[in-house]
Amino acid sequence: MARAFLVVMDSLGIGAAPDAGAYFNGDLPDTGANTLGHIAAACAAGQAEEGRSGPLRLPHLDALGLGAALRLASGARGEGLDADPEGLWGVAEEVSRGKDTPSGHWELAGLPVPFDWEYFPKTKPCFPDDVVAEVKRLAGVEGILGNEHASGTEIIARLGEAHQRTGWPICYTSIDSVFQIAAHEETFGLERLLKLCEGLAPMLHARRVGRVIARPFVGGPGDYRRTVNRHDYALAPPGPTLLDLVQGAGRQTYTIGKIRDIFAGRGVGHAVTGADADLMGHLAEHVAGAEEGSLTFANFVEFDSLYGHRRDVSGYARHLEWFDAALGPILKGLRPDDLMILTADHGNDPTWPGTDHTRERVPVVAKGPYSGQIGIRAFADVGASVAAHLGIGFDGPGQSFLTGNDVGL
Ligand SMILES: O=P(O)(O)O[C@H]1O[C@H](CO)[C@@H](O)[C@H]1O
Ligand SMILES: [Mn+2]
Ligand SMILES: [Mn+2]
Repeated sequence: MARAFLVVMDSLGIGAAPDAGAYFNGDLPDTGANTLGHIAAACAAGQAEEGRSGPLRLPHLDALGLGAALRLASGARGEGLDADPEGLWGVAEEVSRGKDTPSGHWELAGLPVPFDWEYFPKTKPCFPDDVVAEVKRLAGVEGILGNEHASGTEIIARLGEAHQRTGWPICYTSIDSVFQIAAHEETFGLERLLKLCEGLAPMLHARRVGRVIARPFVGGPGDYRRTVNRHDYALAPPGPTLLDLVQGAGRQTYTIGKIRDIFAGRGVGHAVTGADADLMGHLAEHVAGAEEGSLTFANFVEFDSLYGHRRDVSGYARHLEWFDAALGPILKGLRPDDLMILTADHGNDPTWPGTDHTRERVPVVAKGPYSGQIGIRAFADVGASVAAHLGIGFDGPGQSFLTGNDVGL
């Protein structure tokens, strides 16, 4: 029986989406953003030399069709990404209005988001009084710090010391529908932070704020570092997704990384989390041992969280090259009737102003018993194709792109 592996390279956009003009980083529209294209260009120009050097080298992803997808999506050549695709390859576009992680993943899993998320205004303070009061009540503190739009690493560098002195949690948001709480793992306490976020989540979910995110950190003044104990308390998907469908068909569903949080645990049979390096080990183990007929759904978040939001071009390129090198042996371990699709949930161009996601098209490249170009598709077609590969009927909005290609099963 066939198995499926759906792997999200978080934020690896390949060129502005047609509706990018309606999305912003600060005052600048996302028109012209191109996460992969601009990284490749910076590498070729010798402008991404920290911890790596020269043109971007992604031989495994490029052989599957990554460079071809970049050219199709944006017209950008992608210096160093010139292979003739061996796999099934193409591009996907999002219809959900948010350019955030849950919107992207739900839609990839066959569920476009049918509503608008609630966002916080770009004022300071930005949070309503009753929400602040609830944070104080749950945490048993007299006040909160932050209460503004901020980048997570910048705000802990700025307010970490005051947080340790007062014991007040640092609360901030972004252009996404999120309420983030940063607190020191030792002086505030990790368990206490997680309980605070869990307790606050229902109030915010009721207002369509997508996620409450615990952002624990360690260290001292001048050297605060976030840890891998981040936890997202996400609104549950408003309808069935690919995970529910596969589980409902009596198949095993495995998730790797943030996927369990993004789907609020719905349809998740078995889950592992950790840093991307650990997740790659888990992906290799799943390719070696996942049950026949199963779905493995993975998210590699560090492209986005460590490099995209931080506007770190060298770091993003380095992580791509690490990912590609580690993926090589994993691709070789796939069985003849397995399908592995690699894609992304939105963009996060590290050469772009601001620190927020960018509204982009994403690549869809696959290894399996199919090949050929699938053109520019909808995100939901990814979920429909996975279901089709597994032989499970799916009446969601997507159309499988496997039909019409060289089906070797
Ligand atoms: O700056 P940090 O804390 O990494 O926040 C980023 O992470 C959030 C959730 O993915 C996004 O909304 C973005 O603002
Ligand atoms: Mn994301
Ligand atoms: Mn992000």
